[in-house]
Amino acid sequence: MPELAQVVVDVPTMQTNQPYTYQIPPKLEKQIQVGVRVIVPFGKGKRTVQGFVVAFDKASQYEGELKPIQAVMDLQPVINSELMNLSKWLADTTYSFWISCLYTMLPNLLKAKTTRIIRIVDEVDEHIAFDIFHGRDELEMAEVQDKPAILSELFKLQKEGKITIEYQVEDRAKAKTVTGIRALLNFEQLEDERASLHANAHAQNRLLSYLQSIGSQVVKQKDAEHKTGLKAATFNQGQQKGWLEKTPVEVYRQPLAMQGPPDDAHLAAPLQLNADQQNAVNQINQAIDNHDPKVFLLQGVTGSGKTEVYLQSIANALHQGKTALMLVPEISLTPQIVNRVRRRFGSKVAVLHSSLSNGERYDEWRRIERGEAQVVVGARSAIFAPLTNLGLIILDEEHESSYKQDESPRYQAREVAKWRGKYNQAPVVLGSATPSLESRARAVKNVYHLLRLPHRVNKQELPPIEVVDMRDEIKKYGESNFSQKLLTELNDRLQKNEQSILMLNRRGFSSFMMCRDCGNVLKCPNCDISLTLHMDTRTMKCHYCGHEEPIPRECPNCHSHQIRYYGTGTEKVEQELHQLLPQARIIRMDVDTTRRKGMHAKLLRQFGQHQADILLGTQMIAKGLDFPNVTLVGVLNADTGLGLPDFRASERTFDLLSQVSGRAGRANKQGKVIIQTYNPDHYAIQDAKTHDYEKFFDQEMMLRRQASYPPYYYTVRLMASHPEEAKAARAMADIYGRLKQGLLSSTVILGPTPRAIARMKRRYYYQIVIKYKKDPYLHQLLFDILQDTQSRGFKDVQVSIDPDPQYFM
Ligand SMILES: Nc1ncnc2c1ncn2[C@@H]1O[C@H](COP(=O)(O)OP(=O)(O)OP(=O)(O)O)[C@@H](O)[C@H]1O
Ligand SMILES: [Zn+2]
Ligand SMILES: [Zn+2]
Repeated sequence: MPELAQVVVDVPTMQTNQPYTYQIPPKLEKQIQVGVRVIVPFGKGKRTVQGFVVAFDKASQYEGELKPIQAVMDLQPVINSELMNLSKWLADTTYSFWISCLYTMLPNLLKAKTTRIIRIVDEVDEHIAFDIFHGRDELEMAEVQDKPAILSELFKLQKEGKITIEYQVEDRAKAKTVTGIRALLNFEQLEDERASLHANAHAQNRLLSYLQSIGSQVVKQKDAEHKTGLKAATFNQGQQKGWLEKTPVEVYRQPLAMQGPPDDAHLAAPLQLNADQQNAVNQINQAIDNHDPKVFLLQGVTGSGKTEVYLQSIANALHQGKTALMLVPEISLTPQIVNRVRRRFGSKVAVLHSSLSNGERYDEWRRIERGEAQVVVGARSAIFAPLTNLGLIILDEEHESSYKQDESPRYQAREVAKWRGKYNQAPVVLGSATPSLESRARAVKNVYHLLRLPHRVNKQELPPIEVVDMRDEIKKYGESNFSQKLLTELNDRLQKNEQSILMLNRRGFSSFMMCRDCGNVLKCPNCDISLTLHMDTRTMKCHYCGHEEPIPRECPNCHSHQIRYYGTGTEKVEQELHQLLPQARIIRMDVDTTRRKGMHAKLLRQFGQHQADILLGTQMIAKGLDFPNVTLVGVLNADTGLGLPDFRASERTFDLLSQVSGRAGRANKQGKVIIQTYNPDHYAIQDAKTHDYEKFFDQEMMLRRQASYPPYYYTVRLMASHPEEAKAARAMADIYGRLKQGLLSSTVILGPTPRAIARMKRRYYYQIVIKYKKDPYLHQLLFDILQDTQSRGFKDVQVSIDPDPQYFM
């Protein structure tokens, strides 16, 4: 029996990255496991904190009195052994607190200090029902968490599946249960009831037969209505007559993206693969079968059938008795892709993404953890899904910068995927039409294994792209968002009853709320910058201090209701389009029109059903959409992102143009693309025009080499802040001195410079960017610096470190 436990406590300082040792009191011996959360005393006085048990230890190694663990929060581990290992690696490679990494892996409900409810879900002994649950069917964990005798009974019951633990959320009652029915009479008694019915009471007759057929089961009333074709009123009559009772039935909340036919009876069959797809699937399957943690780079042009390759590889992993994880970037992709995965794998699929409510997320997490779901589709943080026995990990659109988390822990999901691949001896597939330079460069060096799908499934050429110089247009025709060429083509599609997609590129523009009456812009109370609208959480967030507030309904300044979202300009473009093409039916898709939950999917569905001729939107329409009737794509302003002070600006522009162009001509009709720009000669635009990834790659690699940027060099960014500018600058100067002295001379140190937005949350920021190829001193030195800045000498200075930053603003 272990006598001591190592606990990582919820006190985020670098020192607490070392676990603390606590005594395991004999009464908690059976409950303490690695990966459970516990309450422990910490520091002076009566203060207690939450922590995770990360290891066991022997008492003999320690002298003196150790404090005992006070209570245990979970009956079984919430962090399994793989994720425990991963959390340690994550803390180390992202320079973050171990405790933050552990919390990052859990669904929100397990992070917050929510109420835990233990609920009886099966028959239990009378003694338990009365002595522990006092005749109720639920119990708060807090009432018993320091009562070891009861805990150990509960522990047994949980193993037997007789109780569950739930986390109380506000919408629990509303969302968690539906009305169920159960027969109150046995077969014969129901038969007797039938005898006393009027001959014409057909509905009640049918209800009786149905009740006879379900025996003692509890059935959801909705299902019963569906099965019998009877109305709710008939069930109410049955209830009044004492034939049945109504009782709540627990259901998993169905994530929005999963709604639709939930049964496994009508799954879609795999498609017949073409030769390139077959080759890719074969190689991936071989790696799955051989437990080979290879990394594949699946480079396939838009519409080449990458998704089908993913699906058939997932099928193989499942066939081998393994599980599979598929990441897609952010919500914009999910409706179509999630549906495709679900149609193939049905109820085996769990979905994790940011627009789920906390309750839905927790339900999905629990299905995964219990092994009820074997395929997980999700956005970035789904990389921590508690799947065991992983056989395959896929990252679709691997080049997307949203795979990097831009707050602590600053992890890159691609790297986490590779770690889990190695741990599970499972291959990782990185898919893209426009791989990141980093990934493609690794494929060139055979670190990754390159698989290619060079042709579209429909055997059509990629759509021809025409670049329109907007400088000429404006000279000739005056100010407009639409060139003559684009208008002609749009008109032509209207005649032919075909559809078009128009994208307004808003890269580099922030999105803010402004009052139309008084001009008031919603600003952060702490920083000199406007709040940004976040659709996933439906809040206004400050990007710099994390301040968050609900989207306002009225202007806080003048109380006008004319408060509008600005930033995309799509509304104005839509108005102009209405004037130019009055007969066209337009669906506008931007943060404004997709604000309500479910609208995103709904608008796409409408467009798919040809309820509109033109889909006008921001970047959110560039990726993943697969509409056969779309034959024209227009980009209204290709170059807004090119001017940003960021070495990845060209790469992002090229990616975006390639992605959006790929939406045209995906089925049997020829597509066409028009790109409007003020920089027609820029290589990112020229190479996108000729669909020439290779040429772009070569050119961009050359520039990166000249400037010593990734993939030739790695980068790390350090940021220091202080309420007084001079102190932030001073701290950065000190750090600069230590870096200069401690690092190799081949390592480049840029800065210190004030950050582009120099004051945030009433603090001034300075940054340093380090570029290096290989520097054996760097890792330890950065940790030392972090550690030291938390000591007295650096009073009030906050330092953070961002490995491989995606943005440099
Ligand atoms: N082997 C096949 N036979 C017939 N149709 C296929 C085949 N593979 C894929 N398709 C169809 O071709 C279309 C394009 O495929 P898919 O969406 O998988 O391409 P993709 O490479 O993922 O595209 P993108 O990167 O542009 O999103 C889809 O409608 C898909 O159902
Ligand atoms: Zn702020
Ligand atoms: Zn106002």
